[in-house]
Amino acid sequence: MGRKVTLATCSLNQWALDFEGNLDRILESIEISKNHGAKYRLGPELEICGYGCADHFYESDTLLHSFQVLRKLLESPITEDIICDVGMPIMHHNVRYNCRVLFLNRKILLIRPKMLMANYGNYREMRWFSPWNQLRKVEEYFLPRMIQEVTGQDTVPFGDCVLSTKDTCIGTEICAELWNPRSPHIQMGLDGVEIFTNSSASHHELRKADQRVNLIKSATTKTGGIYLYANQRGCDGDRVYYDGCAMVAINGDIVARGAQFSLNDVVLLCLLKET
Ligand SMILES: NC(=O)CC[C@H](N)C(=O)O
Repeated sequence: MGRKVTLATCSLNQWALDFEGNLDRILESIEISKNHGAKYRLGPELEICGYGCADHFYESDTLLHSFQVLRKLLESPITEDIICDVGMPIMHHNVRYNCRVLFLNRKILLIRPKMLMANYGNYREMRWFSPWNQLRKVEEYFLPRMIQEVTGQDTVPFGDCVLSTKDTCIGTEICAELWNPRSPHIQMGLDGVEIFTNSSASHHELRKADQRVNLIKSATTKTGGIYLYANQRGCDGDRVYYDGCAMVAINGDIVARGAQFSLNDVVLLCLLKET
C-alpha cells in the first residue's frame, strides 16, 4: 500500500560564526517545513556555525557555541514532530569531524560524520576535519552534559549509519561525497535506503549547477528513490559565493529546483511523495 511522505530541503544564507542569525534561519526553515506538513527537514553543510569558519574550527568555542545552538534547537517547540537534520562540527575521541545531527522530539537519533572530504580547488577541509573512514561502523558518542539535560540520553550512535523508520529508510550524504567515485549513496541504495539526502556548501562556478544536476540524476537513476539536496546560499564570510539551488530528484528526474541566486535568506523546497 502506498504511503505519503512530505520532505523539505532548503538553502540558507548562513554566516561564519553568526550563531544567533544562523539559529534564527534554521528555525525559520523548520517552521516553514512544518507549515507545509513536512516530517523531515534537511539544511546545508555546517549550517549551525557556518561553513567558512576556517581556522576558527580549531577554537573550542566554535564547537561549544554549536552545541549551545543545538540545545536551543532541541528545546524549541518549533522542532517538535519533525525530523531535523542539521550540520555542525563535533569532536569525538579528540578528533574533529564535520557532522550531521539528526534529531526528533528532543532525542538525537544519530550523528553522521563526513567520510569523503573536499580538499581540492577552494576547499581545505582536511586542515580542520578528519574523515570518518570506518565503513558501516558506529561508535557510542558521549553527549555533552548540556545536551544530556535536554535529551535524557547519555550516548548516541556516531558513525556510518542510516535512519530506519516504520515506513522507510533515510541515508545521509555530505556534499563532496556525491562528487566521489566511492559515493556512499551506492552502498546505501544497495542496502535499501530510499531517501538520500545531501547537505552541501557548494560554491558557484560557471556550469557547476549543471554538474550537480547530472550527479544527482545519475545517483537516483542507479539507486532509485528520492534525493534531497540542500545548499548554502551567500558568501558565508568567505571570498566565494554559494549559489543555493536546493533540489529534489526522484528515480533519475529532477522534480523540484529552488532559486539559484535568490536574495531571500531562507529558500525552502517541499516535496509530497507517495511511496
Ligand atoms: N563542501 C564540499 O564538500 C564541496 C565539494 C564539491 N566539489 C562541491 O563543490 O560541491
